[in-house]
Amino acid sequence: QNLTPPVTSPPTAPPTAPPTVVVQDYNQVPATEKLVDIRSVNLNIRLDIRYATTNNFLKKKIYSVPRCLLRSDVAQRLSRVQQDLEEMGLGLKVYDCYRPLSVTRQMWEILPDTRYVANPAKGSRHNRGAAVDLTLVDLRTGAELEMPTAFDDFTDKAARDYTGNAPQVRRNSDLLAVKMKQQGFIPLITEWWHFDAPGWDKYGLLDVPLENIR
Ligand SMILES: C[C@@H](N)C(=O)N[C@H](C)C(=O)O
Ligand SMILES: [Zn+2]
Repeated sequence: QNLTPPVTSPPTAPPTAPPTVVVQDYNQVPATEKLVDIRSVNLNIRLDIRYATTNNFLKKKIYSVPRCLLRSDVAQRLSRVQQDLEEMGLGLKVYDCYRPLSVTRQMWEILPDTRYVANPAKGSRHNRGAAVDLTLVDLRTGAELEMPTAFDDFTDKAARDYTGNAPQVRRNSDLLAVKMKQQGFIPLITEWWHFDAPGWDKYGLLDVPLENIR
């Protein structure tokens, strides 16, 4: 008869979610965590800031200025992706960077689906200045490389594990993901264009309009 008591592992604490801190006063943000304009870091990254136009799923111009603002560390990482791609004759075109929390609330009213829009109760990594929506372009002509869908096409076809793409389309979206991952970015499974920056959880949620960031 075996009298050895069964080995039980100690109960593990549930994973703790990062605190949902909304920074009320941008002046209180430490200098090292301020948002920077990508144009002050790398002038070769192209911009097509869709929420500053009516060419977006809200069919409304949400931003008054077409700016790509990111935490400094995130902007530096993105710049390194651009430099890396340039060696292949390619570059980045950015659709969205920092996004105020109130804009995420507007999006959630239209599309309350966490596959495609972050729940504003938790906030988006865009609200932390630590996520970016983007695609690849030909460095010389600026022409977009063919990707699985258009930006913000909220269907299964936009998912990274969608298997129905033509081989070249698959290669293009995989190349974007590989180059972003090499600089630490984390791809979102449901949207080929969205990447979170490592350490996004150390930044608070912001609700400052883009035009107010100096
Ligand atoms: C709305 C879309 N462009 C996007 O960024 N979705 C993710 C999930 C987000 O809202 O953070
Ligand atoms: Zn995004």
